[in-house]
Amino acid sequence: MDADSATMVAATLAILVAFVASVPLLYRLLFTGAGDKTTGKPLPPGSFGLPVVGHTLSLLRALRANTAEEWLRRRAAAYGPVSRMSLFRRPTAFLVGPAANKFLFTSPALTTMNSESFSRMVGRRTLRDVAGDDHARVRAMMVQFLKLDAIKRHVAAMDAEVRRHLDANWRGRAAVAVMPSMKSLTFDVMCTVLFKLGSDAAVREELSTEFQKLARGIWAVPVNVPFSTFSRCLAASRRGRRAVAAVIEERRDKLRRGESSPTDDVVTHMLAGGLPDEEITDNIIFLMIAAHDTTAALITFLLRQLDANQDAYAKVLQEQVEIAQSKAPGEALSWDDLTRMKYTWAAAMETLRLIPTSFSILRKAVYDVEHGGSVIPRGWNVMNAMTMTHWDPAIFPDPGRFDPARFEEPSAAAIPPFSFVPFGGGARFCPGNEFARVETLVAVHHVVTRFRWKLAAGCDGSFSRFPMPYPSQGLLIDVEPIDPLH
Ligand code: HEM
Repeated sequence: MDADSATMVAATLAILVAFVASVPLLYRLLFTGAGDKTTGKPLPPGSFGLPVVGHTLSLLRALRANTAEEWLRRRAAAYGPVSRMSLFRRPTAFLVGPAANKFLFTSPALTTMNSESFSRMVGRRTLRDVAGDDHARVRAMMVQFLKLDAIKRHVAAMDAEVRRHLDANWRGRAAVAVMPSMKSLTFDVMCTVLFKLGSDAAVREELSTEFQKLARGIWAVPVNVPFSTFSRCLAASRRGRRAVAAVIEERRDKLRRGESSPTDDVVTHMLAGGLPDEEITDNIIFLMIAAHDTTAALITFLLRQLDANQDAYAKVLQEQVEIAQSKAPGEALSWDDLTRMKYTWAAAMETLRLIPTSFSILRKAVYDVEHGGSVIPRGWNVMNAMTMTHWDPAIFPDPGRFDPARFEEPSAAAIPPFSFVPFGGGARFCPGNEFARVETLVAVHHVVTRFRWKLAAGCDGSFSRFPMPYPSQGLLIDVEPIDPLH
């Protein structure tokens, strides 16, 4: 090695050593200031963990192993109801308790935020990307089709979809994987009821295929290199968007020719409301994401809970059989029938308490804001975890026990506000909750009155989170048809 090269190597080494030595300092400067200088309030207690990775890998591992609740509980026990951590390379305030849920859902200092993968797969102009008047306007367009009056009109259509699905996919089979089956059912219901896509339409098939792939991409690492999961999902997203664009075009033509009305379906309604095509596409894909996996998980995990709690199953069965026996052969369920399914819905709520489909809600601070004696600086992410209140023994005694009676009156009325939040809260409270309720009740009615079923041998009912809960083997059950009661 000549002198110049030696000098170069020495200089490079020196820079490297200086950089490595300064990482902790840089990290502290960037992420761990003492707090707010004007109010004197400290930052939330805790640590940011390892540089760069922070707590991300540790939490992801816990989610996969279904120990994330325990992981978070340990943090809350160590640092209290407001603490800091670093997730996905962002400083994050982790909040616990009903007051924290209220703050997260209602504080004007917090705004919704999407991961880069979500934005690349779904779009950057969804309902989640808008706030204030824009949010209210687009949300109203969706609510038009999700509010109770509209849902009541959809009961018969949902009933027909559920019967068709069970006849085609359950009857004649000895075993069924519930989660994939329910995903396909909820996708079909959504296409029929919200988008008015005929069951034979090729576009429905195409959308379903591409949609499954793009939904996987939302949780993929956003590295767009050839053959990566992300790039494959991105290609599916592009194809899915083209399919939605074709639907928009077809609906626009119909509207121009006077062959349709804005009340027909969500796409036509958004077109008539003047939303640009790009924004309609983003919102249609977002609605598909919001509507279908969540409800599929609820129905699947409700069946899991019923299998494990035969007393509750017997009560659900009795309620549903009584309704079935009051109907004429082949007669569809009506809204009145659904209002009689009180115990079944209480069992569904108890399922959402134990296994909420959304693990946590994320927001971002748009300005410095105080909560629980700490200051959360502008730009930080803020997150809760639903199970921190859902599993709190002070709110739900013996929280691990499956007890639908908690959601029957008078107990239900005594649940403190912001303690049970599976559908969120505040201005972003899930507008699809009634839709999910009707879909779940109709599906459970036909499953329990048309099939004897139990978990298949070897299926233990365990599950992981990705972060949506997903049961092992898709919750494989043995099924045996029984004669329809109506
Ligand atoms: C069991 C089923 C469901 C659960 C547990 C659920 C849960 C949630 C939660 C927790 C939020 C709030 C997210 C946040 O605050 O960041 C939300 C928002 C939303 N949900 Fe649902 N959801 C379900 C079904 C549905 C269905 C069936 C639809 C539509 C048909 C739907 C449409 C939406 C929409 C559009 C939003 C965004 C609201 C906004 O930002 O204003 N959801 N959902």
